[in-house]
Amino acid sequence: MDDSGTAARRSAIYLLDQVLGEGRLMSECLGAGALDRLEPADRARAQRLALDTLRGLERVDRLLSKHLKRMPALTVRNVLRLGTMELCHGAAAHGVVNAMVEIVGKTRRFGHMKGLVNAVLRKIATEGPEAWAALRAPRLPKWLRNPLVAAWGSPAVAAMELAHLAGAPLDITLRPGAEVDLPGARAVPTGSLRLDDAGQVSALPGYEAGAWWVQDAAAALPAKVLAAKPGERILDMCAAPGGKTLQMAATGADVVALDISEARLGRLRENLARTGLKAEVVISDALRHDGQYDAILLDAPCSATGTIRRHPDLPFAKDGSEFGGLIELQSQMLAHAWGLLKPGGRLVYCTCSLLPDEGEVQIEEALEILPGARIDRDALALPGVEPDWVTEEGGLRLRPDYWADLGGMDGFYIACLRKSL
Ligand SMILES: C[S@@+](CC[C@H](N)C(=O)[O-])C[C@H]1O[C@@H](n2cnc3c(N)ncnc32)[C@H](O)[C@@H]1O
Repeated sequence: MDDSGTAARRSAIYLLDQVLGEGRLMSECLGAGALDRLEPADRARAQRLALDTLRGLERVDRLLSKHLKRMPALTVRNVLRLGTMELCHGAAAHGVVNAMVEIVGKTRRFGHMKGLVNAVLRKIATEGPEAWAALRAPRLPKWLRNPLVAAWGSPAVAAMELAHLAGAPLDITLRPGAEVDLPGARAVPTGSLRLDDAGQVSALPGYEAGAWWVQDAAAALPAKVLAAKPGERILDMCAAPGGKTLQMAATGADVVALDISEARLGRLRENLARTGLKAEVVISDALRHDGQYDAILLDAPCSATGTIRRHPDLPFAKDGSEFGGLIELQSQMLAHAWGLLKPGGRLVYCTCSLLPDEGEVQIEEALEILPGARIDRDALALPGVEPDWVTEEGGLRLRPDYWADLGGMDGFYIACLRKSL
């Protein structure tokens, strides 16, 4: 690891350039190997720095705008943004200012901006965390804020924005029977283990041995709602990278893990190998898959708007133009999955979305059009699940502003449909 933090900071600035300049998701940049040449600890640090800057970007830009007459080029702006975020989170001024001046000084095009970076960050350093804390929580962009306000109301959306700013702890699901001592871990009401400030995940006890996997507490609920039993034939219809496959495989069920993405299934295979769990892996378009199953989990592709606490790049890299196509694909997948379900079987539908069109509305429509479909409310009666979370049509609505005192949860929608005999 580079103790000065220069390598991690430089990479964080590269990630900011990609997200804010090219509209790329951080996951795409990481998948393309953006941080591969860094040591694991620096990789974790670079990601954390970029994510924290994106979470607080509106605040950062407000502070910076007071000290800039003209906006400099994007890379210089991102050097200033990262420096501002670090200073406002209490990092030592001397170290941050020197590092940012050195980084900009070594760029090919912006070496002449060293003086500006030095002067602006010194001013920010004196204003410090006090000015930061007085600013409002960054707002979501209008393309997302407007539909969310229409669905949940302004106070709820403001609470979600606070949750987005706070970020997310690390949640893990323990493999049944595994024993591991994770210092600082606490159980949340639904049973997931939660760690604040976890650092580099692969360095935590039990990771190499496959004693657990990373999975937000909300994301751990769909497989619990499905409650797979040993010997049941189960289809995980959009499975990769496999958190829910692992949960269901751990019950002794016979799980088929299907996904269209070979690269993402590579991660699923690694997760199976690390945990020693078994599933049949199938690369296919779900809409072309055939077979008959006792139960199906459909974790459909969606806007992922419930995961902004952990993926604050999403509002900057997307614009909502893909919503319509996703909603159409979800209803096609629901209809196709229904045909693969044995009479008496159950289908758990879920999305990590905050938009009712990808959750509540899909299930209302499915109950009208899928032959022999009824909602199973009893399947939602799980430890830690609050009755208030159950929706009118009988699904479960989870929001990032829930469990505010415990560190929040991802936004999710989950419903269990039963097919008549
Ligand atoms: C929400 S993610 C699944 C997350 C996964 N269930 C888990 O818990 O780790 C949605 C997945 O749907 C997959 N997908 C998208 N379109 C698909 C299709 N037509 N057929 C099968 N999988 C598809 C994507 O590759 C992606 O892995």
